[in-house]
Amino acid sequence: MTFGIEAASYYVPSLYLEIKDLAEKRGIEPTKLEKGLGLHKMGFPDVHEDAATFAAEALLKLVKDYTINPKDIARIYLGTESALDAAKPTASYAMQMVEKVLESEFGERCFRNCDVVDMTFACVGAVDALHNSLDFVRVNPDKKAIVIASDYAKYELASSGEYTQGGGAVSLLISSKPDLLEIENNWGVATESVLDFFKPRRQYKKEDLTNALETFPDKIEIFTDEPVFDGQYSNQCYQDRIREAYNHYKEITGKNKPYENWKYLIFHLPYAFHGKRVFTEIYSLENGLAYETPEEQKAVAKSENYIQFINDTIEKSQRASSEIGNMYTASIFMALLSALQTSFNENEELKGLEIGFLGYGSGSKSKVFVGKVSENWKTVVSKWDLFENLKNRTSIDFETYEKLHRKQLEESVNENYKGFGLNSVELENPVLKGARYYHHQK
Ligand SMILES: CC(=O)CC(=O)SCCNC(=O)CCNC(=O)[C@H](O)C(C)(C)COP(=O)(O)OP(=O)(O)OC[C@H]1O[C@@H](n2cnc3c(N)ncnc32)[C@H](O)[C@@H]1OP(=O)(O)O
Repeated sequence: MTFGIEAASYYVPSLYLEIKDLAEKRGIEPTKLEKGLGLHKMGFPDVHEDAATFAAEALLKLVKDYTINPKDIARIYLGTESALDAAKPTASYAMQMVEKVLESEFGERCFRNCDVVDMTFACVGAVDALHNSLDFVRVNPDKKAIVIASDYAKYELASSGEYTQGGGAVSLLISSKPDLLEIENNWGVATESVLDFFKPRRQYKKEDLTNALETFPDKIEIFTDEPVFDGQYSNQCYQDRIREAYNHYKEITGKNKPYENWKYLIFHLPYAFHGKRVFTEIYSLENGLAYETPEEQKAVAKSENYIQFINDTIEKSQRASSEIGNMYTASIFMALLSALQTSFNENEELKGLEIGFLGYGSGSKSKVFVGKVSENWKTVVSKWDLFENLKNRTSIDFETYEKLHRKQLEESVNENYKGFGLNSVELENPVLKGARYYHHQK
């Protein structure tokens, strides 16, 4: 029996900012962002969008596109680091939104008997949800699970993380009928508690809060979604963990140079070029190349062999990231969609080929695992139109971007949007303070 991904869908925020506009306003060389990091557009949520609406959109699309009966879904596990509440799972908001839309077809509360939960470990949380859900269907092969990765990557204005913002969601149907990708049950894992990037529940000096409350008197959710981070240190932690997890994968499988069998290398992409920048270390170790000094590292990155290797195995997975930005938990899955969509568009046959995954979550953990492309993969991919859909987003100017970022807009930019939207947040009633209310517009 085989297990893995039967179907997949996604949702990206309806707005985007051109990276060159951000570069110009911040006095950054645009070529650094475009040619150095691979950034072109940055997906940005409208006023009514958040991690719950992203998740609900991706879940509803999965159910509709693959005619899933919601009553057949035994669990929905949501990986996120943008939770909207410290107790009530974001997955419960998403589930409820979708239940309401499906009510006419499937009756009230179609997910009544579904096990719904959030999983959090920075950007690797949805890989954990996938790992867990695969274990679940392996034990219960007649059951199906849905994994959703949903996040909003937000950094402080004018910080070094600002150009690596983004957001969106990917949903995956996990079962014993893996029409897209069969996933092998070998998991290379590496964990170390570090402080490279985190979102503490912060304490503020009184005067800071006074300023904030003057500017945003009726907002209760300011300051909660921006991380504390050390960019270069986080890069190093990422590189260390994926090396350790890759070595663990080799150890448990006894495979020699496994990456050489991988048609695609799919990374967690905090920005488009990250995977290709960090893999130089594993590549050098596997091929006996010198990798001690910065000069040696540059020489590997610029070598003809490495560039050819990147073009063959990583470049296609970067394309969606260049257009969307960081999707935190969803980035690794969007990288997969990007590669498969490109192969599909180019009429390439992938059946039976191996794909290697290198996930990372700050804080920190990496998981390395492998999937094999299934015979029916093209039928699954035919529903996506990923790059076409990315063209349907609305471009915003820099001023609008800053206002959205500061939560200074009351009305949505796309006033007549279709789909799920945050309607209101309860601010008065003491027993409902902070409750979020959503609606769906046809
Ligand atoms: C947050 C997560 O999602 C979890 C993780 O993965 S942690 C790892 C990633 N960390 C983050 O994303 C944290 C938030 N982001 C950041 O802190 C920063 O944006 C960052 C660390 C990702 C990048 O930092 P930076 O200082 O802006 O860029 P830097 O690392 O110097 O790289 C710039 C690249 O552009 C190149 N470059 C610079 N100027 C250039 C120009 N004019 N033309 C072409 N290339 C140029 C540089 O040579 C360099 O590329 P190479 O090293 O490959 O040669």
